[in-house]
Amino acid sequence: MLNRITSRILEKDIVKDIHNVDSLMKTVLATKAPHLYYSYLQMQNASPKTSIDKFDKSKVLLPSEKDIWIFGYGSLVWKADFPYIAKLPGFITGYERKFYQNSIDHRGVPTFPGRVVTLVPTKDESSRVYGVAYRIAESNKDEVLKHLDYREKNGYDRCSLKFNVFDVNSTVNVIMYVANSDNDSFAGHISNENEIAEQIYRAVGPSGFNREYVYNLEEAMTSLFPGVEDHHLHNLVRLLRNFEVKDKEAIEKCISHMEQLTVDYGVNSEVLENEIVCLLLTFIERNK
Ligand SMILES: N[C@@H](CCC(=O)N[C@@H](CS)C(=O)NCC(=O)O)C(=O)O
Repeated sequence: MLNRITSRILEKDIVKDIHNVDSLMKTVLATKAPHLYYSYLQMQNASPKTSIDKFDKSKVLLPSEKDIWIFGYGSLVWKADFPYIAKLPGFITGYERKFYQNSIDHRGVPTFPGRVVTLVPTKDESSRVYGVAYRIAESNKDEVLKHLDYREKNGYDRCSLKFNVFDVNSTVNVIMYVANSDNDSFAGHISNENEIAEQIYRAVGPSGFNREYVYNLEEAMTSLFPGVEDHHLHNLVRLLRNFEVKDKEAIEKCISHMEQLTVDYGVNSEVLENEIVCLLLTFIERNK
């Protein structure tokens, strides 16, 4: 039965090399509806996880007064793929963290950008953006800045400001990367969180699924700063989780319908084959 289904789907040149319903679902969703593919993997507790903190901690780096500090408030909080001497939690003031930057090279592609964070200036003196400051050894400074200039190449510029170390009365001058509102990928004109969540939910890019970026940031911020509320971040996570609940229900219906059809119509039935092919393709169309 499955071979005949596969040949029908193959006619639509969607999938190759199918062995069972699970691989049929994975391959069809991964090629035609990646956001559903991520939800399907989550249902199997197999969702892809970016390995974070890729930095090799075996190298001992000695501090010097010519070291620099880099402030991370987005992916730099949970994905430090560069050598550093120290990592201090803390905050900066005068800005708000917002998912207002389109990502075409990490969490999206030019034809379907994802959303990542940047900082927008605010006059609210009480406003704080929590994150981490990394101490970079002078001997690694040029290499790390070159690496980050490339990583943040889509619209981010370096700037310097004061970082307040958490829980102690001390500050350090940091360099940070901010995507200002005049860059081509700035998307702050679309600030509705439902629209931003929709975009994130469907986006995937060379660095992985866009929603994984949001989940990793929330997980890192919650563990570093328990009790600190970032309404914008937490609301987006809530909206994304709601989308997943709806999709998981639809995927479960799709699978049980396919299994029921196998029971109702046996294995040699043109009806079953047509039904499954149509069901999968309609399901994908409806959930694009
Ligand atoms: N400058 C921000 C980083 C903003 C950001 O997340 N940049 C993206 C580039 S679009 C990134 O590095 N993404 C890596 C990833 O998505 O894994 C920070 O200090 O954390």
